[in-house]
Amino acid sequence: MRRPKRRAAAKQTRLREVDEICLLNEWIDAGKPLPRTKPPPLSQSAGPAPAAGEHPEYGACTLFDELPLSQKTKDGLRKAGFTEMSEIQRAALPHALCGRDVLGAAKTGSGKTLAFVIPVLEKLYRERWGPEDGVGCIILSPTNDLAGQIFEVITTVGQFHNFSGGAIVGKRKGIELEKEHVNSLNILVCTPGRLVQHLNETANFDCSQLQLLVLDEADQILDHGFRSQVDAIISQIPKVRQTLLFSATQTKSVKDLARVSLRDPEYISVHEEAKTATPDTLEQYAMIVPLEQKLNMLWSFIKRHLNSKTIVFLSSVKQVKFVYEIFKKLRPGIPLKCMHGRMKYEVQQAIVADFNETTSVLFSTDISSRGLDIENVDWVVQVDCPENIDNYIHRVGRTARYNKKGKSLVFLCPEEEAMLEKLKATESKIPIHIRKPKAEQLEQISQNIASVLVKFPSLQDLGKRAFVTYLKSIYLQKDKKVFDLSRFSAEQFAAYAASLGLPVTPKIRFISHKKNVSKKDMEDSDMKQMKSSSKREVIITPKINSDLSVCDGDDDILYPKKPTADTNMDYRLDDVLHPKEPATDTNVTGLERPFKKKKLKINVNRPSGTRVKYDDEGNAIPPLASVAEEISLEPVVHKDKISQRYAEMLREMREHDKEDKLEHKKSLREKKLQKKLKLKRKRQEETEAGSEEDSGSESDRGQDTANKGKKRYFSDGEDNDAAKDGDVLAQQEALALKLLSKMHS
Ligand SMILES: Nc1ncnc2c1ncn2[C@@H]1O[C@H](COP(=O)(O)OP(=O)(O)OP(=O)(O)O)[C@@H](O)[C@H]1O
Repeated sequence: MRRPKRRAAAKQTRLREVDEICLLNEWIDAGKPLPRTKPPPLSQSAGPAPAAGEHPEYGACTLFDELPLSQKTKDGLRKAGFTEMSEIQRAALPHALCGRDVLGAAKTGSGKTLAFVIPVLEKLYRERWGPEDGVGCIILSPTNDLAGQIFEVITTVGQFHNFSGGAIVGKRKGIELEKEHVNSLNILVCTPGRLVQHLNETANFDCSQLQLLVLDEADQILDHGFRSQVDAIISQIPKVRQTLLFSATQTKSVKDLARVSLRDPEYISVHEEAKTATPDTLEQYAMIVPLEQKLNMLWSFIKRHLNSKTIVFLSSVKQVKFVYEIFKKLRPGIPLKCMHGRMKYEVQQAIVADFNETTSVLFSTDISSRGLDIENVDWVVQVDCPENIDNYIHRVGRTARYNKKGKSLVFLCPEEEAMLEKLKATESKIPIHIRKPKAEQLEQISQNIASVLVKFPSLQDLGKRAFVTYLKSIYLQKDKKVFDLSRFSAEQFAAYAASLGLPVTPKIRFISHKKNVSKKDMEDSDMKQMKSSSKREVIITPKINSDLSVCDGDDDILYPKKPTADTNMDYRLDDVLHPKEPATDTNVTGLERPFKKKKLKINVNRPSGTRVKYDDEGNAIPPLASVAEEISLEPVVHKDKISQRYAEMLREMREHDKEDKLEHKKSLREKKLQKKLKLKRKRQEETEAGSEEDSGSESDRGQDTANKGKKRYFSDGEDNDAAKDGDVLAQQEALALKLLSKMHS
């Protein structure tokens, strides 16, 4: 009885939808904005109201409800609390809804996601797309996290639609299950790599009906890191489709855009005329911090902002792991979290969810630098210099999102001052202020870190690797005006290693495929990639501190006269505590270094397969000499640590010595006692024997036998008897000699 009713209701709904779609199609066509037009400023009043039955133009509207959208999408938007459009949404949605390709750029946190999610839902709805139609839209994102986040927005806004969709994220583990279902998904959100996997491996994977292709963070996806994958995707999807490209830092390269074959695209850059490239609600600071003071500065910052939600960016996974582990052991008084690309996707998701809820500090690699929408982040701290201006903009964009306030701080080494110049350049449009490090801000934690490393030796290994990967990341950077290892001295490397609590400066050895590899490449490329045979290799052996290598007279390594490393550290600390006036008009508080830099040369153009080493002056060492060098220059040693170790050894030796002496005295005393006892016993025996002789005992013979072989003590009387016996023996011998001589004669 019910069935026909249900069927009738479903038919009714279908008919309503068909009517709605007809109406929407007419409206979209009739009221579409002219190509290359922008919406009028908000202050300008809308045009005359449309006559009854006429479709209003939607190029100038400000509310989602005024757009030609399906009721289902409008309901979804309302339920999620979205009523008024942001600037990028106002500018992009009218063009995207009428089927044009869009290349959209707007500041971070300005609502670009909705600017492409709404056209996707609407297009598939108007095409009456269903599960049996297969893949209708592919959204590419550079990271799994961002893909997951986009999919969440789709499920929120599209909750009243009937599309099937999925975020293809995580590792290959569940790929078999994915292969079974991927063809029935209408909307796919994934990284380029995961999509290529399905294109190559999933039998019958079909996207021949694809309607839309979206690239979020388009500049990064079109960057050379994803080149081969994107090319593979483009070659396998239909040419006739709608393409939407969005990013806060948009690519303008014609070559890049030609690869995705945009059809007469609308270039929408809503903040092009804005005074700043970053959100207006963002306060930005930069601080010049010497390499070896960075961790102290970070610790001090965290301690002073215990009530702030902070994201800390570091340049490599190992650094993130190391700093997180160390700080966790030192307990700053605020929950700490860490996130990087080596974590499972589920773990990353849990961390982001947790970070969303709690006031804490999140240490992260650039995996979280793009797109991640975390609520109410107060501070973004960039401990390691960003790769370029775009990277800076995306990192700071994790705060001050959608009209909320936020602050950012970037630490730059004096050697990276060129980055500060770039940030301050007018064309960068970044209103950044220089902050001087203050004495009361700086807490020295190197000793505490060293103690933690002693207690947890596995962290020492992590520290070494963090040290090496940091220097490697600088070496691999393209922009040599900013990132140049040769600007750092061996002493700085040693001081940096000491600041990580390492007793010895690890040897630095770099291997690379190409001269210019981006940081992303470095992070993404596995070590196995770096191990292939056709690579070049550069080794930088840090110079041993000259004070340690010189040994004159009694200047012994055991008892160093001057712990040079400490002196340097103190000097620089003094600089931090009392910053000098800037030398240039750049208004930079450079913490000048007290020592002259010894530059290290890196010859990346030498013939492949050879290993070039350099002496202290940066000159290439002949191969054989370098072998000798290797033996002598192996690690840079911290003189103070050595003296400390030797002092400890000396103390231990003295203690052992004391113990040995006591032991020896004790054994001597025991021996003496035993001797005395023995003597006493003998005397007792003798007196007993004497008394028996006197009494004429019958057991004389037996007593003699018993005493045979034993030492005998003679009395005076006995001595005389023995002398007599000796005379008789001499006479007998003389007689025997006489007889013998007669016989021979
Ligand atoms: N029209 C709107 N009204 C209210 N909030 C909005 C609106 N549009 C977007 N938002 C909110 O603004 C925040 C930032 O949006 P979104 O993540 O889309 O920014 P984005 O421009 O993509 O940033 P990024 O460049 O960092 O990726 C989100 O929390 C989103 O929910």
